Amino acid sequence: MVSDDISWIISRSLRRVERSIRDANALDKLFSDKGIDQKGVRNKDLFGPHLLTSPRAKNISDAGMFSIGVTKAVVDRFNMSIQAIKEQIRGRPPVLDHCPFSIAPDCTPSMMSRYRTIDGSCNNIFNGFWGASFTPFERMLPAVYDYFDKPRQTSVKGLPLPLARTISTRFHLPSVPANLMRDRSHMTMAFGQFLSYDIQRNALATGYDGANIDCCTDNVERRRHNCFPIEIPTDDTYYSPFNRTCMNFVRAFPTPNLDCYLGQREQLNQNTHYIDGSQIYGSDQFTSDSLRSFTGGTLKTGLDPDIPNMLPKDTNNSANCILPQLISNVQCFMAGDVRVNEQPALASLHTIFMREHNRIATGLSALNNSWSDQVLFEEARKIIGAILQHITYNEYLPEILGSAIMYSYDLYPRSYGNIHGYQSNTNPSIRNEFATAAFRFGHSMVHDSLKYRGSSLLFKDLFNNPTTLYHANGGIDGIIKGLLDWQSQKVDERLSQQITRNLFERQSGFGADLAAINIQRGRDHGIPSYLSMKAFCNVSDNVHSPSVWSSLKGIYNVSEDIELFPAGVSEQPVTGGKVGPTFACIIAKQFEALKKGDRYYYEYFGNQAFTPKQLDEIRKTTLSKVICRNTGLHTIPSKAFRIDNSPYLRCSSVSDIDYNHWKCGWLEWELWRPCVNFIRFRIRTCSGPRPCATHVCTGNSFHVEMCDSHAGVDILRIRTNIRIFESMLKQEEKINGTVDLSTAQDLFKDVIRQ
Ligand code: HEM
Ligand SMILES: [Ca+2]
Repeated sequence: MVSDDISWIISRSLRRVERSIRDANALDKLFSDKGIDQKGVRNKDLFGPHLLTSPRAKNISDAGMFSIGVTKAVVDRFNMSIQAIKEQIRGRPPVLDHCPFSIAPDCTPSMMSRYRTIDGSCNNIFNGFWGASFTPFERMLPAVYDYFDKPRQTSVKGLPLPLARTISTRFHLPSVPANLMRDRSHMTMAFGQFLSYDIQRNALATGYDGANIDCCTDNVERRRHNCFPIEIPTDDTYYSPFNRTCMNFVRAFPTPNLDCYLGQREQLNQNTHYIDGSQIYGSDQFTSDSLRSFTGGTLKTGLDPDIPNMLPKDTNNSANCILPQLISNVQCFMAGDVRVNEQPALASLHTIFMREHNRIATGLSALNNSWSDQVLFEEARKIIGAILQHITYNEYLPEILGSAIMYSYDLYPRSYGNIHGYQSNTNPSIRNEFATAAFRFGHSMVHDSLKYRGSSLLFKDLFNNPTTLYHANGGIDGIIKGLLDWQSQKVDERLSQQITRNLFERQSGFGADLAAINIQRGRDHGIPSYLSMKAFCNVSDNVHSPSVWSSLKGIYNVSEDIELFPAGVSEQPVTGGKVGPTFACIIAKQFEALKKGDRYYYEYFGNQAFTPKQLDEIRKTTLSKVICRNTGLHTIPSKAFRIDNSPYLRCSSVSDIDYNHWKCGWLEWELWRPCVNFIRFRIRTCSGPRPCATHVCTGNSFHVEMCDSHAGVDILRIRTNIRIFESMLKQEEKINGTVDLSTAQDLFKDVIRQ
């Protein structure tokens, strides 16, 4: 009987995994002692900001190893599916003593809270871990690894898959000017990356004490368990002259499932999965606190008087940026996501949203001087989260998916009022197929260079290099203007050589290839094949041009082996959108889950809700307006993602958010409504009491007067001053004059109906 043997199998495999973790750690230490693995960047090969993995992920990865080890032992022994075994042993305590997810967060305080937690926990009251930082990616389909959790390297026919670098050189040809997207700005690329770093940050394996693992050392032991180097063929026309046969690549740390029980190898998202501005504020309390000034609800800014209002500086250069030796004040920046310095367009968007936060906090404090730093910070953060969601669902996604898909997944925001729609049984978490393939479509939109103050700067000179942003006359403005003035590359199989040869390059010939990395990452994560995902999405045949499909077939030989990133990115786009139908389906499903599964989605009713008037203000926001409000630019396109025919926006005419709708207590009276049936009235609304400190008011208040109307002109007949509180005439506060209340109410009802 399975359950009789199982305890023994489990305890034996736990001991075995313990031993292998000890051995692996010892090996990591040895490599670090020998100086092979080093903290910080070296001049060769790929050591970009994606490798700045948090130490917390390392601890979770040990639990991941236990979960995988036990599962493997049990499945091997009983030759049953994981699900069948789970059913046999239901009710037993979890395998892992040190499961990172065994103690569910206490969600009682969050039930009534207006604000998201910093780490995303308790957004879902019943599943407090859903969408929280440091939890696993979900999947659309089960993972497909080689033997158990080994990266997929074998064709369905048993032969080795083509090398990732070979697929890159043969299929992901260099993008050329003729491939430019006619109608989408380079800002579409930049915002896509900014959004993507809000919702996902994979945890790439690190070595001893956080050192970068070098999987390309000549040492015979180079294939450590987290190494999965990208082999460079000897006939590689670009890399071979530099004698390179290996591109560094480490696997993502494993994590157990949320139930910490038996399961496949899963990967960890270090950021909150929700669209909540975590790239600005951080995904854990420590990071968030380190970014705040703790006065007036604002975030810290750099202290350089020559270039004010920049992000705070990373004075220790913990992100290993390239800093000019001679100019001492040029440093990289700190933000809620460590990848902020990857390239200046990303850092510029970070800066603009940090400024927008500080502007909003200041605007709110001017109106509510009793609000503490904490309330101001949280209210401003709540508004920024809403603005990011509004730009995403209202402006960005329609440009990528087209309107038919937006409608069919109910992704468009409404134009007024709050909506119902939260589904507590929807898991919002980022799906592995989305993070590892579909949303990387943006890599194909990357141009060779950024346009900057009249010149073009190649990306290879911009990676991890903040110098352009330190321009006294607006480095940020220069980069942003360039993004608005220039097109993106088309979403297709072609990628810029700046990222397929020169990614994070510090020495000629020693850059990395992002197309190969995407493919290799898909294998590392066990991403199902393209045809499986296409079938999952019910996509019909012929979504590639014949030449593209035959090129894929020629490279892979077996259609079932064709992988999701190359085949997905090269599909012909859906009507009105920029990605093909399989990626569109994966992206739409993900953003549907991020909307339905986010209790704090900005349009929803509930304890956390914005008032309809506040929502009006948020819905007026566009990316262009945010840019206008936070740069020195004068005239920019009104649609930041469009490059053709977008009318221009004069920044001086862009109004600020009307903070009156965030004022505690009664808002201003609205205008008198016309006189009807000898009655006229006006309304004011209470914007409190939350987050106001005291209970100042509730609902609406009506002010009713008797009136007469002659030739369309309203004249006052009797001043009555009837004020009726608590929505719709339930209770009367004060009556002056001669009208008795029941008569007024009767008449007033008629007025309301008109
Ligand atoms: C110059 C621009 C960009 C550079 C240099 C860049 C670079 C990278 C690198 C090095 C990785 C890690 C790859 C790995 O090890 O698996 C990555 C991941 C990713 N990139 Fe980009 N990228 C850029 C633009 C974009 C854009 C425009 C998008 C989307 C519209 C995007 C979406 C993603 C996503 C979704 C991931 C996976 C993130 C994760 O799970 O941690 N990137 N990118
Ligand atoms: Ca987030």
